[in-house]
Amino acid sequence: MYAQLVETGAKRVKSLDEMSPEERAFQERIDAEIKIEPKNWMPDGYRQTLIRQISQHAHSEVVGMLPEGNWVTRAPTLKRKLQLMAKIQDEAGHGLYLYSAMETLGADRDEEIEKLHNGKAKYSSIFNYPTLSWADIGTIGWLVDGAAIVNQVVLQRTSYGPYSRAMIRICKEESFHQRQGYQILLDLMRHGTDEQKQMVQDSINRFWWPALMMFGPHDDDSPNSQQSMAWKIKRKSNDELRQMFIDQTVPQLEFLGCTAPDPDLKWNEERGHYDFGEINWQEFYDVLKGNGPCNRERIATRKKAIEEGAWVREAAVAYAEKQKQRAAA
Ligand SMILES: CC(C)(COP(=O)(O)OP(=O)(O)OC[C@H]1O[C@@H](n2cnc3c(N)ncnc32)[C@H](O)[C@@H]1OP(=O)(O)O)[C@@H](O)C(=O)NCCC(=O)NCCSC(=O)Cc1ccccc1
Repeated sequence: MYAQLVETGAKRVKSLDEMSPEERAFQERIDAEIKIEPKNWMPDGYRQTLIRQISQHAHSEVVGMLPEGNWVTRAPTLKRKLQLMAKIQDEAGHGLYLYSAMETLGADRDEEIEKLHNGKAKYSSIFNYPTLSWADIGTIGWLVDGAAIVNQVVLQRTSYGPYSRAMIRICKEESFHQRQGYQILLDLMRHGTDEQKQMVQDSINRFWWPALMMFGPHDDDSPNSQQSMAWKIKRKSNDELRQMFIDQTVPQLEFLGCTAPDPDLKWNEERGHYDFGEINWQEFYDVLKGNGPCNRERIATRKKAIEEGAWVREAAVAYAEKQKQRAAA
């Protein structure tokens, strides 16, 4: 695998011969599938790559609450409202586990959140699309959490211990999220009016391609993949995961009685996979640059929440201080 990785370019991966003794011992540990823990020596690039990926992952969970929050007051029944609130609360929890995992690498949570607010740190492109109908809440659970699960199940085997352990818990909760989303769509398709069925199809039409973009650029255009695969931070490539997601999702789509907005989507007997059309990469990069339909709104909402929540944080610190003084007295 090394020779293959070294040949294909992008951010160049060092061969074993080029490594310092420390780097070589580190790589051997990774190759032996022994987890890297916070106190172990690690190359600075490994640390920085993890801080980047884990912080972006945490930001995605937290920003990902916003499109759904839009529907809490409008969920059609009390049961749906409770399920949606539980899901959103889980996402806040996922953000917290991930920020904590990131802190074990020496990163500062406030600094990383500031990078989100000033546009230096990314979060998943998918959360820059609006939720226009109740069906979108179903589609997000089914397609967006579905895509997140495909990516995160593999990350349970990532080489950094705290990240891998956070993923195990997160994946369990994501499975519930996916089921609740699919159930919303199934109910609308089975018991809904023609207008409600149309609402589901319209929602799938809008979220299908952005969900496929969640896996990132093609492998050949992914600058971080080769090094991240060599360090086993990533265990499968962007294109491999995207294909896995499509293969498992199309039968669910057919079961719903809906279609994908992709005329090229068809089963390829020879490959044993679905073929699919080309993603609009221009749209993907536009969203990454901050020009998606909701980028500005999302960041403005996050900043407002941090500013308006300052008094809660100050009160919590003052309370902890008082408790400490009481305990010492
Ligand atoms: C696969 C990838 C996302 C990207 O691979 P890498 O090796 O890191 O990068 P690569 O070289 O391939 O790309 C070049 C550049 O493009 C960036 N970029 C790529 N794709 C995207 C994108 N889609 N959106 C935005 N940016 C993207 C990438 O960061 C890099 O930029 P940089 O160099 O930093 O400036 C990886 O980071 C990963 O697995 N992360 C962990 C999983 C994770 O974060 N999940 C989040 C969803 S959680 C969820 O949904 C739960 C939920 C559900 C429902 C409701 C609420 C919550």
